[in-house]
Amino acid sequence: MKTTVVGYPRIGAHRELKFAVQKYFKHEIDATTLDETARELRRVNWQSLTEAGLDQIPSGDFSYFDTTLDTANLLNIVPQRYRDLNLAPLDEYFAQARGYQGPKGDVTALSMKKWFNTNYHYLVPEFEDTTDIKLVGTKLFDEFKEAKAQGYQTRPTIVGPYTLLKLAAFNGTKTAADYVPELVTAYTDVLSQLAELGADWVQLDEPALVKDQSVADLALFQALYTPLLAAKKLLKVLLQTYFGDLRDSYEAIVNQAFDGIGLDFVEGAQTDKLVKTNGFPADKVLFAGVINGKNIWRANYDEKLALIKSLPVKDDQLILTTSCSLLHVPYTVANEPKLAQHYKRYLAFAAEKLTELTDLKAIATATNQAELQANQQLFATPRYQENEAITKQVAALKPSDFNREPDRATRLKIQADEFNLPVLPTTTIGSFPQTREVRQNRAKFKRGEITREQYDAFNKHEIKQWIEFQEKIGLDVLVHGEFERNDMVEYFGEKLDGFIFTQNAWVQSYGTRCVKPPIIWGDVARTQPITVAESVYAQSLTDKPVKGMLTGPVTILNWSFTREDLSPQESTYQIALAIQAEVLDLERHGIKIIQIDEAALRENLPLRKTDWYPRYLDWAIPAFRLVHSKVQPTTQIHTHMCYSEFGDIIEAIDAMDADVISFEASRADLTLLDTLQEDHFQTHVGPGVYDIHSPRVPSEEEVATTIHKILAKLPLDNVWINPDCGLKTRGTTETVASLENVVAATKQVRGELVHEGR
Ligand SMILES: Nc1nc2c(c(=O)[nH]1)N[C@@H](CNc1ccc(C(=O)N[C@@H](CCC(=O)N[C@@H](CCC(=O)N[C@@H](CCC(=O)O)C(=O)O)C(=O)O)C(=O)O)cc1)CN2
Ligand code: MET
Ligand SMILES: [Zn+2]
Repeated sequence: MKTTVVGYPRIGAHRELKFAVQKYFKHEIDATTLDETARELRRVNWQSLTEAGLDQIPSGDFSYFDTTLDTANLLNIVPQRYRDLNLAPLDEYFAQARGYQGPKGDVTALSMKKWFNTNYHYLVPEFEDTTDIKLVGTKLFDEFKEAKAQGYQTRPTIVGPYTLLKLAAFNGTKTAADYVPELVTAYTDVLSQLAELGADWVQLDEPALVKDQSVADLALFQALYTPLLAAKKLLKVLLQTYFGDLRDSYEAIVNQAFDGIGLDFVEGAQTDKLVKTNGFPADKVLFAGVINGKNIWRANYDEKLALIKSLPVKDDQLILTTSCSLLHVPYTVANEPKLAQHYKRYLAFAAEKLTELTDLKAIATATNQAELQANQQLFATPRYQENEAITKQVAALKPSDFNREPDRATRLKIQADEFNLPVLPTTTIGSFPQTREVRQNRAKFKRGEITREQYDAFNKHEIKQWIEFQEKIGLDVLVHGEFERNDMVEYFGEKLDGFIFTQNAWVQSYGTRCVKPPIIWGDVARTQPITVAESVYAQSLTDKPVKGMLTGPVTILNWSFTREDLSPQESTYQIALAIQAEVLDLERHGIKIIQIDEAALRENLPLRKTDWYPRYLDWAIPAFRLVHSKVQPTTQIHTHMCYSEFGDIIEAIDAMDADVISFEASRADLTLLDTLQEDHFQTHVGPGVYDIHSPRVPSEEEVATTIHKILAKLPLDNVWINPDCGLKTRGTTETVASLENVVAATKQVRGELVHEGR
């Protein structure tokens, strides 16, 4: 029996990579200095994994931005518009990730999407008709050699060809199948080169296999792997899957010439059954993903050992591993000195999961009984105390609690009179730049260097300035800017009962952006107002409506580390009741428009369609309805979702029964508009008119063109104009310029409409 992990976090235990890359973006350091930071982080990771006692360790899981982009670029999949910039390789790479606007040209970034059902985002590889797939990159080999020079024999990992094709966008006339021969050659070359360098294993990540597989999908998989595996020589190939099970493809996959197969025994509901009913080939290695790579709780050793012992494989055929890459959890509990031991003993971040793996191996091979006893004791002690008032309240919910009256059409008429907004009302999604000053103000307050009054006074000053700016440029519905929030989920957690917090438990969300998810420890309850003071203050400064700004229950749940003893539905309903109380409090305080963000609603959708309604939408949509069901008809409820790939659940989105929804459409090419049109989407809608994840400023003409595209598909009276997400990650200058262009473009289009008599 051996141990390994699918992948390890790369941002650094104190986000060293994030800070270095951001400095590079600001031209404060050069590529060489950035490379030194990266090398050091890789060295530390390999050393930690080796010292923890793992038998195999990965390489290639490091990335400056995203490993899917790395894999695409390794294989020469770089759209022509980035090549035309003639930038240095690292800058061409970042241009794809973030867009480029400068002396060499002006291009938007690649589309960015959620990595399966996680809060990590990948960059969508773009295949053009002229794309010439071949092995051109060296990153994978360089990192293997770098490790080797330090004495570490690693297992290089890249995204496999099937998942690469399934995630890609095809911009020309060719389809996925057209690229198969070139891809097979390119991956064959990767394997040959790794073999030459002395690698004994390569890991190809194929999480796309856990989604519903059609006959055509499986044919594509075989078309890629049959020739690839036939061509491989000395190197052993690990097919690594995660985030689910292989119920549609298990037979086909175990019959292929892989040397190892990585299966997820945590999230893969049927993995155990598949392995036991179909068996596992004696000539392959089973990489058994038994340790949860997504959550932060200690594993129950008795349960894990029972599973390990029941697997139908010989001891030398078994490698214990994580259910997915540890990218999705923070580095180490050791960096949480302020957290009480009472909580900490239940937590296992990435480093602690390494110990769990080696413990399990040691116990299974019957030496380390002390570790087993300590773990048994931990699980024998009761952990939680029930908040009975809350659990009773959830149990007493009745159908009318989920239903807002009157119906939306009636409400929207009442609201039109109430607000008297112009056609194409303009607004933003909530946050304004979290500048260095805003973050430092909070850091100083947290360190006790300034008082609560000083902290609040600074934020009030920010609110005031930004309200003045919004009035000046002529936005119609204003926001306070969210300066008091570290993060839209962590902030709510801090104000609610039932959560605990970490100081350093950062997880990468995309590129240099990280989150520090709060931990749901017990039953959730609202004990104090959360957002009322800031909203009321902002509203006092203007006659225009200021939108209240809340995070919705599904998003709070999904971007927190959740309990294992309570169903997601139950937890979400607890949170929904807390947010409902906040909605009603805002309403009582004169806030007439309230946005309830459900940014993560789509991300949590089960990967298999058969699970969508019974396992998720049947409670997630009601949870949102519960939050706003009790407001007055005159109160306008907005919601917001990012990266909205929700063409196929559009009815469920409409059934949330919000009055207005804003979402991202610009970076996904506005194709969603067709669906909205065809399905007669009733919710009024603000499809974002520009991409806020890039520092690039959209011109007035560009925004006007986008508005025209929207009006070609949607009824004029239903459309709102807004950026596609909050502006917290943007700088002040680009934010001001972009919003001025958005308002100017809207006024331009309104003028044309008057002219046409509409
Ligand atoms: N949870 C969550 N998931 C999400 C999103 C989101 O907003 N939240 N948005 C979507 C995109 N993902 C995103 C994820 C993170 C960020 C983001 O801006 N993160 C910030 C951190 C935000 C934060 O928690 N800030 C804290 C801590 C900031 C900090 O680093 N402070 C310094 C000190 C201050 C300084 O000198 O800068 C320190 O502690 O060392 C605060 O403001 O209090 C970052 O990576 O930089 C944006 C988008 C999808 N998923
Ligand atoms: C990730 S969705 C963000 C919504 C939030 N209201 C903001 O503007 O930042
Ligand atoms: Zn968003």
